Amino acid sequence: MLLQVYSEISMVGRNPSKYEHEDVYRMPLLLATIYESARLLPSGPMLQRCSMKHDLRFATGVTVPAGAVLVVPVQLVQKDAFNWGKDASAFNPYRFLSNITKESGSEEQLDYGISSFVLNDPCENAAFLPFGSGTRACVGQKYVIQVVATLLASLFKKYEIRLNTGSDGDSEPISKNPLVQHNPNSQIIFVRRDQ
Ligand code: HEM
Repeated sequence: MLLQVYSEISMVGRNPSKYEHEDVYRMPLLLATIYESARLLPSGPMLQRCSMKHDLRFATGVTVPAGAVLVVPVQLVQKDAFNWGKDASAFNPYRFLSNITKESGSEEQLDYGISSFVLNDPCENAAFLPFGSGTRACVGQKYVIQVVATLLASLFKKYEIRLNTGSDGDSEPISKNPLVQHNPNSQIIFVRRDQ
């Protein structure tokens, strides 16, 4: 996956956009990788909603009384096979991508062989909630995705990223609570490409 992302970054770098900050939008693999990371490891483990004045009556017949706090366990919802399929727990950025064909691809994509993928809107799946949803969703989400993608693209251009084999990082999850559990991280190392 890393190699494919690097090759996408290099190809876009060879044919830069007029406005450099727009380059990341031509890197669907990189963006899909970021979305997939946010799906498996959302920074906020839960969302909350509360109707202060009125009871909420759902079509299913369930009524939530005014003042009750509804908690959405984001980490669980984003790993639920019902919403994401059998590979829900696997790291698979391709779930956010569609293949383009000669008929559907833009001239630029096909001419430069920039990528044979297009990024689907991750919010097409209502169970994608790293930035929340609805009228109170995160106002900074587009900005953050662009910043993270730009940062990663600049790093990948200069550095190769490797797993530090033998390092399992912290061996214990940071919490025993299944709602906020993060798996142990391995250490990564950056190796300059020109060395
Ligand atoms: C990785 C970075 C970030 C993550 C994961 C994140 C995630 C979230 C989440 C989960 C919510 C609650 C949404 C909901 O309840 O439906 C939220 C709300 C919000 N975020 Fe972010 N956020 C990030 C960065 C930012 C940045 C950079 C800004 C500002 C530039 C920002 C501004 C806001 C604001 C103003 C709200 C409240 C929106 C409202 O209540 O109407 N966030 N964010």
